[in-house]
Amino acid sequence: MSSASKDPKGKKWIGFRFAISGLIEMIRKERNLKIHLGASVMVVLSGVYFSVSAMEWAILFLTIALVTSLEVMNSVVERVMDFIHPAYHDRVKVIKDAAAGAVLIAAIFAVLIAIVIFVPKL
Ligand SMILES: Nc1ncnc2c1ncn2[C@@H]1O[C@H](COP(=O)(O)OP(=O)(O)OP(=O)(O)O)[C@@H](O)[C@H]1O
Repeated sequence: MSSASKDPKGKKWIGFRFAISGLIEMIRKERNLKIHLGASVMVVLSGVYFSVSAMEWAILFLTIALVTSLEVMNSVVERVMDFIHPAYHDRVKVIKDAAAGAVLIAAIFAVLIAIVIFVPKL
């Protein structure tokens, strides 16, 4: 029996630590992710200030998770492409632009959700 199967809980915690260290690396190096996290903090503070309902919190948390995780994946796509093809290439452009487009879609709808939730409370 391997040490991993003897200690499945310990293995899970090691995986969790890798995930956290990946996130810390992304937060340190990716300016756009810092901007999204800053906006997320503002949204949470606004939610507290305006005493949003449980359903509104659920929608806001889902939106924050969607935008920030898509931003992380966008950065991953950029790094993978830079690693496998550092030189300029039209296909790299299409791939990177599409990944950025996914973030843009989520960010546009995040703004719409913020308007729907917060504007009536002003
Ligand atoms: N190797 C490449 N070949 C073709 N186009 C590229 C290449 N590298 C970057 N680009 C173009 O530059 C844009 C920005 O890519 P870059 O990897 O520099 O990301 P960035 O500066 O972190 O920007 P952001 O995170 O805001 O998308 C891409 O969306 C793409 O249009």
